[in-house]
Amino acid sequence: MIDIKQLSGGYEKTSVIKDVTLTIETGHFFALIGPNGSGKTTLVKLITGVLPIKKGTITIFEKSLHSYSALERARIIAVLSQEPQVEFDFHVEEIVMLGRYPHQKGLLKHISKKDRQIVDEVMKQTDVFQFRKQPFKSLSGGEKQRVLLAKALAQEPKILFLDEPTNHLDIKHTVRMLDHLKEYQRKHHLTIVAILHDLNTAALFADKIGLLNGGKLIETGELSLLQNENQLSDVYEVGIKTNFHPVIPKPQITVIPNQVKKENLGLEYELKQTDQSIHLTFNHPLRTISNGVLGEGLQWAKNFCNFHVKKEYNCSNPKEDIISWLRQAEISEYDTIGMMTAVNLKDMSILKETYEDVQIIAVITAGVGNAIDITDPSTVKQGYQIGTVNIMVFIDAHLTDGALVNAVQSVTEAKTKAFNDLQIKDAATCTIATGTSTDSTLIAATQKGDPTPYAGSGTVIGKGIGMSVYKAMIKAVQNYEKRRVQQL
Ligand SMILES: Nc1ncnc2c1ncn2[C@@H]1O[C@H](COP(=O)(O)OP(=O)(O)OP(=O)(O)O)[C@@H](O)[C@H]1O
Repeated sequence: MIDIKQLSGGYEKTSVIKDVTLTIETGHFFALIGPNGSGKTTLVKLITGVLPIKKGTITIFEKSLHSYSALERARIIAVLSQEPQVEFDFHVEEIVMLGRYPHQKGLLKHISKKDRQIVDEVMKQTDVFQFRKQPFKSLSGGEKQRVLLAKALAQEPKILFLDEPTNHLDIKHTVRMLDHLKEYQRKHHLTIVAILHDLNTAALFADKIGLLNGGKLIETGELSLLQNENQLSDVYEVGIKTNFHPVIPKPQITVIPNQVKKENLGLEYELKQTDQSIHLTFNHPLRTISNGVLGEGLQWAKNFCNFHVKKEYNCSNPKEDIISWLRQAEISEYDTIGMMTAVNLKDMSILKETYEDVQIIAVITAGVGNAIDITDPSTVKQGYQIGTVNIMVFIDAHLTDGALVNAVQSVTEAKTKAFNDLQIKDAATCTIATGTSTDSTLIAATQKGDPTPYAGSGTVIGKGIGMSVYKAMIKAVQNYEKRRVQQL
């Protein structure tokens, strides 16, 4: 355990670190974050005894830092610093072996079999084994960094201090290095104190975080500290928005550049309609939430496509099919929401309405052949069948993520009301259907103006969505039914 109490210190003329009290638990990965010049390196230099303390105490494993001899300290502490590295005129293997020095015995510091084993092992872990016979000087910046980490690990420290350890590393080596360090941490109960500029790296790998600013420890604690947008924005003096990693439950941080363009927002679009597809293109990306075959979840998109397929379409890989059709039409799949329907696209219904200055456009194709009452347990159908209600709603407003979910709810309520009023029934149960088996919904917002957090039925936007979707649904189903009757 590292126990720091009321620590002040730094350089001869300036005491950079001011009254820092901090406990770092044994076996933790502690990330020290803070803007340039906030005192991170100075604090690490004080803890590792490189700089003298002016006030306060540092206790390491219940012993005052200053009661350790230099050799004792080297046996428990290793440092990978950011200082410009001396251009050692040694081979890689010799440099890594220097890490074993504090553990070697006698005046001549004999290299043992164990020393060789450990050096080989850490060189493999840091992916520098292949360079072991090469001169250190001949390596790239990232390769040198990995060799110096290998040297620090060869020291078998109990506490490892890292100053921007991933500075020169590419993404593969950054993740590899930190994964290895985490494994080391767990296996050897190693304490890691790392200065990290990349807050997302800190979020992925650290157990605890300390935020420094102006030489003071602003806050220390759990990863949730990285979700405090206001505090991070104040300290780093930049707009910050936090969210979650899409795969693992860790926060991720994004910065908002000042030059975000707000002009030309609005619902201007171009519509191309053929028998095969409906394609709406906007001149700027809209914030979207959808369960479309392509572009699901929260995204940004400029292109919105609804593709016609035959009723007997083989649904084994609909996403791949949509991508291939988009490529044929020279539309980028990366900013497109794609849906599919067996409905004749001429039956599409488009409705443009304005509710208290907010323009809303609803674009709907509705086939109700697979209508289902979701509340009846006897009607679970396996597989994917085309015969669907595809609803796209475009809103000229700024919706938060929560409001986008609200908007999906408003669409669903309006759709179900339309099913009810049109008396569309589940063929199996003869009860009123609530939707069809494969409905898709899209909400796309221009993000113009101030953010609005709600879009449910108690709001102008929610009501607007409800009324537009209801009216467009009725029209789309009527178009569909009329064609069906004509075809009989
Ligand atoms: N040798 C020195 N003598 C005097 N002042 C120094 C010295 N080294 C650093 N400082 C000052 O101490 C303050 C903190 O520097 P430090 O290097 O600890 O910050 P940091 O948080 O690690 O910054 P960065 O993120 O830029 O690496 C800065 O204002 C810096 O100018």
